[in-house]
Amino acid sequence: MTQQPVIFIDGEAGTTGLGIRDRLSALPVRIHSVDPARRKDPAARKDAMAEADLVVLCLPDDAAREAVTIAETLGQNAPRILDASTAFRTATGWVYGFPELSPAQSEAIQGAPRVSNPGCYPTGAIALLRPLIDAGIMEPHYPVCINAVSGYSGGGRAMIEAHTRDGGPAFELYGLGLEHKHVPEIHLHAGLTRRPVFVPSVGHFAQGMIVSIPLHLDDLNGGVTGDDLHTALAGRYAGQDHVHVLSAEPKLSAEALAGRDTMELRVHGNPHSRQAVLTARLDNLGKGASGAALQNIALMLGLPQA
Ligand SMILES: NC(=O)C1=CN([C@@H]2O[C@H](COP(=O)(O)OP(=O)(O)OC[C@H]3O[C@@H](n4cnc5c(N)ncnc54)[C@H](OP(=O)(O)O)[C@@H]3O)[C@@H](O)[C@H]2O)C=CC1
Ligand SMILES: CC(=O)N[C@@H](CCC(=O)OP(=O)(O)O)C(=O)O
Repeated sequence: MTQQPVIFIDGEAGTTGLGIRDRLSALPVRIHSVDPARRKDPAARKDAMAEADLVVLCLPDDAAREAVTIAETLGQNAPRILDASTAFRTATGWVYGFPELSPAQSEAIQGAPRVSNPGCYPTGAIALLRPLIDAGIMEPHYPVCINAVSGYSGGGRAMIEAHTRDGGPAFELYGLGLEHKHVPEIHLHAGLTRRPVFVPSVGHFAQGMIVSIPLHLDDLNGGVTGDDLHTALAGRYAGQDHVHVLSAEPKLSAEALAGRDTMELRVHGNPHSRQAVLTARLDNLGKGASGAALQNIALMLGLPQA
């Protein structure tokens, strides 16, 4: 009997860690855990890393950086790492864990020692923008503006507690300093040369997300229509299990994919005004976090996709 690969989830008790743990029950792997009382103890975490083939970091950014430093002390025995935080998503030496990013990305993830799991908002924005830039339909310096709304679970344990215990605001814009931590990641991996404007918001619902990008069709190349944009996206994601390009809808609810690991992309075009809105709908905890992590874990360990 072949041995099952061993996974250590650093941050197993958090929102993303629990989501990954649940999903791993469908895969032939062994999970190595630390004593909960020592879960923040660097020595206990180092011992757990030494036992693991793959370490999945589900930690705040600083703790993720510290975890990588701990793993490095294992030298040649250092495990492979999948990081769910923002810390390494634009770092050199890390492969961006978005298998649908380009035709070569799955293979790059399979062999990589270090993979960064994409951010929830960037997953939607990059999925919409990158194919249009790669196809020459959108110039890389297009002045992109991205609006997005997330469920409160996107803010982790602290925001979940604030919304469930005290009742949070029904709807709130944030990141209005235009320095949200996801901007560099979208800028780089979408292939943009101009920094996008990103306006996130959070609503009083637990899970779900919509990322929307308004466009002036006359500012794109080739006199394109909304149907052309749909065709470009549909062609790029044909045959993908986790990304689906669907027809336009008159309205979209952000919660519709809660509990699912797929993402829906749409082009809502108006041929008279020559305008369009691109939308990506996903679960911030699914394709936006733990579901994407599962895709990457399966690729890195050569396991069947759950
Ligand atoms: N929630 C989401 O939608 C998404 C989150 N992510 C990312 O995943 C990471 C985790 O986020 P999330 O699960 O939401 O956050 P949570 O706050 O829910 O969980 C973080 C966990 O890490 C633990 N932790 C903190 N510091 C340390 C440490 N030094 N050593 C060991 N454990 C530690 C926390 O323990 P304690 O609570 O006791 O401090 C907690 O259990 C973040 O980087 C986040 O950006 C990524 C995509 C989406
Ligand atoms: C609603 C909310 O607060 N969302 C978080 C993003 C979710 C998250 O933690 O982002 P990652 O995908 O990079 O880990 C935020 O804006 O900081």
